[in-house]
Amino acid sequence: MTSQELTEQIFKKKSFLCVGLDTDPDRIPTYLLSEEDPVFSFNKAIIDATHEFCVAYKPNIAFYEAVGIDGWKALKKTIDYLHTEYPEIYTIADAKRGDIGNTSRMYAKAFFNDLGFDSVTVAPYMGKDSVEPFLEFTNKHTILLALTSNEGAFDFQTLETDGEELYRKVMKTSKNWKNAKNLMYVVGATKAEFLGEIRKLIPESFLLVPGVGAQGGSLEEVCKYGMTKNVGLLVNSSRKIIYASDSSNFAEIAGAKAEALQKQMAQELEKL
Ligand SMILES: O=C(O)c1cc(=O)[nH]c(=O)n1[C@@H]1O[C@H](COP(=O)(O)O)[C@@H](O)[C@H]1O
Repeated sequence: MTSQELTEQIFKKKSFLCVGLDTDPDRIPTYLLSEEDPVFSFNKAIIDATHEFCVAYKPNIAFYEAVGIDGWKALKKTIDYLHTEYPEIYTIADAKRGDIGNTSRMYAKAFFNDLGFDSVTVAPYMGKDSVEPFLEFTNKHTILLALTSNEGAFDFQTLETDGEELYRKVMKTSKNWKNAKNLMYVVGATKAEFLGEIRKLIPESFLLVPGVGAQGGSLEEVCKYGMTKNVGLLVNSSRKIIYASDSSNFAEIAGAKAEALQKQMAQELEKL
């Protein structure tokens, strides 16, 4: 999906919500555990209940890898289900990959070709030749970690080198890489106060903003400092939506949580 198509979906649905599918078998309602594929059954129910309120889903690959082959099967079924039933939905593989070029190319193939995701999260630490193989894919996005939502973001990302913070250098330098138009960036919702300055560096780029909900980030602040005239934001919430309830109506409650966020987003979009 192109950025333009994603933006059209955002205006159509009045939502820039991404629902995080961080599906932990230990946290899903116990009655689902007797199903053939509990993780897929959970995801399917969450997707059916939330899809009208969001524009994207972001399975975090760790949750699938953690349960081995069954996890990969559930992930594949989930992405196939999205492609078949809701092809207008944007998909993010939250894998945080990046390696020497020859290896990155394989990661890119896995997530873009084999699984057919629209985008993948990538760590910039190994530099240009570790990221460019991802950027070669047409109509696919590489979402580069810039300023993450966790406390450890201050360990390295905000350290100054040559008078400039590292995360700013990542954004500035990556703009000159081949096919840089395929880049998006991660900025945590807990770091909303940085967004004003970040927008001066990357005025147009889409930002994936996780950290609203369980990590305490404010949607209002994110919009105030980070929204562009084309929106330019995908705001993710995972646990606060998908684990809002563990009873038999968990999906309905997740739908209500997603709808509440969508309503707030619609209000923010009206300000444009
Ligand atoms: O790349 C990410 O999505 C990500 C980056 C970041 O800075 N912080 C962050 O929380 N995430 C991911 O976003 C999701 C947040 O989940 P919740 O805190 O449950 O909403 C998890 O899958 C995290 O791995």
